[in-house]
Amino acid sequence: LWKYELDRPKLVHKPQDKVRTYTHNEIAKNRTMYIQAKFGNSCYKTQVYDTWWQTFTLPPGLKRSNQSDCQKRLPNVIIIGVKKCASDALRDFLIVHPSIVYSHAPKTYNGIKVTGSGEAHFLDRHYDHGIDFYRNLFPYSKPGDTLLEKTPQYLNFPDDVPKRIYEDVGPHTKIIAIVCDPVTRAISDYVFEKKHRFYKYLVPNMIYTIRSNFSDSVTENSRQGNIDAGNDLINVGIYAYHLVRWTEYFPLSQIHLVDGGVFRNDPLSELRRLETFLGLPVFFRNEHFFRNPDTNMFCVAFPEHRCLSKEKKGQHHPDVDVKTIDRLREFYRPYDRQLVEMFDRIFSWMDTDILLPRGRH
Ligand SMILES: Nc1ncnc2c1ncn2[C@@H]1O[C@H](COP(=O)(O)OS(=O)(=O)O)[C@@H](OP(=O)(O)O)[C@H]1O
Repeated sequence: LWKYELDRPKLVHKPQDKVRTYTHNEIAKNRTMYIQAKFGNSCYKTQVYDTWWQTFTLPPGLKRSNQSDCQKRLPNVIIIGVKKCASDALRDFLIVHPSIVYSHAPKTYNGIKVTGSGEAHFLDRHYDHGIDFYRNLFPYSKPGDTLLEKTPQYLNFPDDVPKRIYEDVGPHTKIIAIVCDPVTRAISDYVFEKKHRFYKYLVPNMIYTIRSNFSDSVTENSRQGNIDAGNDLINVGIYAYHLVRWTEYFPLSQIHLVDGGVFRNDPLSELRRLETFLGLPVFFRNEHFFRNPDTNMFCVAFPEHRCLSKEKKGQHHPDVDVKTIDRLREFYRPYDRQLVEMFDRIFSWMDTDILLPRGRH
């Protein structure tokens, strides 16, 4: 199953100069040591990090330290998706790593409403404001810092986000997408859009058809009840189709897929892969996470307990009729197979015989 690890060319693991790896025991003994590891060499004064959120992020407006080489920079790692595949949890877990610099994008910048979610949305919604606008959304950082951005809508829209990243952010930008079962993802997206957003305001760059039940929403506009690939509930999950565009600009070795199904049950294994991909010192340990008994989902345990909002994660999914589920599985199968071929990895929601011709299984 983990053919991916055996066959892919090994990525060069080059830990950054001067970054010390702290063991869990060292950190557990002394929370201050963790703060020191994460922020001691940063562009901000460390003593202000006294709440859990400030411990991981650098809110704009914090007092800067006197460190040299601190500048506003563009990110060098971008999580481009996938919406409803645990992209928030992935970000929240990743930013605990001492080598990662992250900040929620401000709600407004220069009088312009940036985002309500902390996601920068520069490359899809705010591109016309220019690259300096984007740069200013990030905290000060130093050369060699791993500066992270996450906007899950980049994966699929608009078409030229990969080109924009390549040309404006840099050709060496590392790209991460967390992918998950596209059928469950579609249901999750349906529940979310119906409840939180769709009827309240129209979101630019998204084409959703939301009807009173899921099955009608994903089939209504097509003849004979076919799956409506034009509906973003479906379209977002056609991962291979979207990622092909990204490979026109970035080699596969620069694009890393996190398996959302594995991440859900064993976040450590996916985070270890990410450490390797990003060339970071090994940091994450099982003790950094715990399973929330209320939601059965993993949360951050270190240095303080932190779970994502129960209201938006772990939503109740409606029962969907078997016929629709079967149709959706049939619809996604060729794209899933293409994903396996591209990334040489069978993902957790797929049948292990996905590459066999139909009829031989
Ligand atoms: N550890 C952990 N914490 C929180 N959420 C988790 C986690 N693992 C998986 N999931 C599933 O992720 C779904 C939300 O995905 P996203 O965070 O990408 O949603 S969003 O696009 O930012 O709205 C959300 O989907 P729903 O179950 O439909 O709410 C979660 O089930």
